[in-house]
Amino acid sequence: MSSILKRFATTIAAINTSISSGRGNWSTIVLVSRKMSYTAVNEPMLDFAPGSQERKDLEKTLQKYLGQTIDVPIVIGDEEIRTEQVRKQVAPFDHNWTVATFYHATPEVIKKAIESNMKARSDWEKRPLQERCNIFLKAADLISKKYRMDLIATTMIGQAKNVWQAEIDAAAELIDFLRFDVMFAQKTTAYQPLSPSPNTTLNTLSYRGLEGFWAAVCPFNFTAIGGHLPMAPALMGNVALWKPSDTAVLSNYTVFKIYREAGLPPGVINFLPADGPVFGDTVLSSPDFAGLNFTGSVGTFKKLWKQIALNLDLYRNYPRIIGECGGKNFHFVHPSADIQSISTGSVRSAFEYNGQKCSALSRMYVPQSLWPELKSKLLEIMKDVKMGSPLDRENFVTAVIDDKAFARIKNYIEYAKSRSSMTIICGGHYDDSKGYFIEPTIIETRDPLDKIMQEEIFGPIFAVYVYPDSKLKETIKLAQTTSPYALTGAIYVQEKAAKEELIEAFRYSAGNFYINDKSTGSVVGQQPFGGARLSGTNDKAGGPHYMARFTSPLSVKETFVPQTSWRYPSMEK
Ligand SMILES: NC(=O)c1ccc[n+]([C@@H]2O[C@H](COP(=O)([O-])OP(=O)(O)OC[C@H]3O[C@@H](n4cnc5c(N)ncnc54)[C@H](O)[C@@H]3O)[C@@H](O)[C@H]2O)c1
Ligand SMILES: N[C@@H](CCC=O)C(=O)O
Repeated sequence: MSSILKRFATTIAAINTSISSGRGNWSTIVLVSRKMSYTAVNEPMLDFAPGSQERKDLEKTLQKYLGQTIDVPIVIGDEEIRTEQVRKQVAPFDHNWTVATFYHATPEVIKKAIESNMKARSDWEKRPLQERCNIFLKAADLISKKYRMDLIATTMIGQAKNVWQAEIDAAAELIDFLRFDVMFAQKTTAYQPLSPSPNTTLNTLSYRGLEGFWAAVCPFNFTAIGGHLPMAPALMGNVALWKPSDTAVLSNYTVFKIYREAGLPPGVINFLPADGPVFGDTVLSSPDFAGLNFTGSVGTFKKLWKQIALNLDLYRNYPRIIGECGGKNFHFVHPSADIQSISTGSVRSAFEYNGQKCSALSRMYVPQSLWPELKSKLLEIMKDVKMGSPLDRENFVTAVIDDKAFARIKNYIEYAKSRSSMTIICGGHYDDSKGYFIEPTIIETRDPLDKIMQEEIFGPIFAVYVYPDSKLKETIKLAQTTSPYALTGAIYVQEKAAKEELIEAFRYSAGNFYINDKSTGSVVGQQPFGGARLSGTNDKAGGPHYMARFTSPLSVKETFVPQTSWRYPSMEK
């Protein structure tokens, strides 16, 4: 064997040794990732039909939590911490019931969590990707079987989701995020550059985690998003601080414990309930801050982005910023549309989980020719829509998340009542004596530019603008330009030519676009989710490009042949 080939063989042998030892250097990670090929499929949904085993299991699990208050600590490494800043998470449908007490981290505690992250980083980052994948695949299995009912129950009582919505979110979507992220992490790291003459030169890409920690700042409305925001960076070899929303602490803590049981080492993700601005100010002033994985409102995201910009000179790296925010999602109805689909799709989109999905229908454009029939269909459906506790299977609508949301949504209803340009055709009542209940409300507005057509309400309200059929083109333009958001949108249309025209017209009005289907209900792996314009950075969580945001690749060229001349061939005589 020539000396060059010997050297190449020695390199490969060294790599293989480190693979079999389960630990590795950058080359190990490169080669192991090439070997992996996990294929994710969507988690089947349980339907909780009367008499089903899952219904019995859930009833039993709910009994464990009913009337109870769970104590949720801050967790840094292996240490549980309880500060003097005690907070409560109440059941939104019964605010006398404190479902969890938890503790806000002080700036000192947050700094300690960053130190713990940074200690855990080096070991975690060097572990083979397969090892990290196995931990999160195990977590998916634990959620699918052993802890499914606990996650559904804590999401039902803490965030007021009915069983169907809790199953979609806390079980199916979270499991899908875990499994699809694993598949996409493997695909992302499978790419290796060309080595046209491998006997003389080997080119490799090593997929490193970022040199610092990620801040995962989570919303209340999806347990799956809470679990996903810190997990995705961790899977790619990063460490993260998990800041749950105050109104989703119980379910998020349940997920955190599952990750630890699945084998996540201490300190890789630290669980850190905290006051938003205290958390933001502390983490964004650390030189080790490397990335923000945020989902929440535009106001919070803009504030954080500006703060990062102001602190830029502090940081070791340019921080990565991912933010998925709100929407003012539309259904645009063409005169050729199928009325039955629009009415069922609109009720579901606007009112499932009380309009507290970022994708919820919030404004609808309907031609005059269809409105009388559509309106009567909508009102007919609404007669059957029940509101109440999520623990009662009959209820489609439950309570909104907290007193602040209740006050904000109520103000929109009062505003609509006060405008001569608006008519409330359904709902319009509210009551917070026991829980934060807002009746599902449909408003007809004659002013298409009113704030009710522009601002995110994030509650069970949608507004309808009825346009003259002769003004179709003008109304399309209006719908495109009325709101600064571009999250989800749907067109309802049967005519082929009109469909093409509408698709083209709304090309930049949504990140998730639906044709003859409602604006909610994206499924991981089927409709990668995220919005443009003010709705976010559109990194498509759960999609094939997301994992690339969490790696800082190292490109390595190794040459096995001694270089003997500094001259270019063109210089030779
Ligand atoms: N596009 C998406 O994928 C998506 C998904 C879910 C929710 N959302 C959006 O999220 C919003 C609802 O969630 P929310 O009410 O929890 O949002 P929010 O902006 O009020 O809070 C989000 C998180 O930010 C934290 N926070 C607030 N101020 C902070 C600060 N100064 N520094 C650091 N953290 C801070 C909060 O405590 C919370 O954990 C809606 O606008 C909804 O459309 C978007
Ligand atoms: N994935 C969800 C939206 C998540 C935001 O709240 C949907 O498509 O309805």
